[in-house]
Amino acid sequence: MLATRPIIALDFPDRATILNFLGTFPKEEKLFLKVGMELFYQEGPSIITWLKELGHDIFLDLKLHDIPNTVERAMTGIASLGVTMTNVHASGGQKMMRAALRGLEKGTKSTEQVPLLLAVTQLTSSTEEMIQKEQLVSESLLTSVRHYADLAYRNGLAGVVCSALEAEQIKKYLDSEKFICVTPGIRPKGSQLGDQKRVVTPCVAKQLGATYIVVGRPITSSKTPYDVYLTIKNDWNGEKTYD
Ligand SMILES: O=C(O)c1cc(=O)[nH]c(=O)n1[C@@H]1O[C@H](COP(=O)(O)O)[C@@H](O)[C@H]1O
Repeated sequence: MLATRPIIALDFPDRATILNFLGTFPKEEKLFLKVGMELFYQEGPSIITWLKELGHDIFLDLKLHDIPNTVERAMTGIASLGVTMTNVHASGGQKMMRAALRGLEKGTKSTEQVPLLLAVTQLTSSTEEMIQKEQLVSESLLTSVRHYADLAYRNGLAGVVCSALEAEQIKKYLDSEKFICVTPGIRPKGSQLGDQKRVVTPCVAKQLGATYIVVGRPITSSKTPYDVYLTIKNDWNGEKTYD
């Protein structure tokens, strides 16, 4: 399975800004949108209903990380929103991951699909040095990411959020082509890194085995978001490169 649409990270504060942003796209263009903490905490669940009514698919990225009971109950509520995918932090542990799945199953209407559950491994804003010094991880970053992917896989999750730099290794390690690697930290050649550390271009992400790419600022900060979106989409689908 390989997604053709890049997921756009809608890191905006409110509905008005989104209306403006989406107004630069043709109405018929159905998008895969990521709603994260900034937007969800300010607009609440109704933002999901609204975006779905416009025909878009939603990745609700709230990165839950709490005790299993709390995560299970929160996921039951999330499932009732009818999103396509959502996530937890793998570092919350196996019991928490299983509780998250149970919550999603409980909250999904019988006529709908259970949202895909992903585990965030190591944030793409982290480096080898940071995880060693700040989290006291004694293994390499790749080993840590692979380990979290293995836990997610063994506990029935659909996939992970990781850098595309690790996608190939994860799939090899798990011996599973189906396991989903959703990869943020995507930067077209020449665009600003911001706080991202483990970055690749859309085209390289594909070569490395990413299943989905997530792109925010290169599109959302652009004066011509739709053009940038199409260029990234073409690069990801192998129709064009930046050279
Ligand atoms: O779970 C995520 O989506 C996520 C995980 C991660 O490791 N790194 C990461 O950047 N993200 C999200 O992906 C998006 C990347 O945005 P840009 O850096 O603007 O392209 C942001 O909304 C982040 O919250």
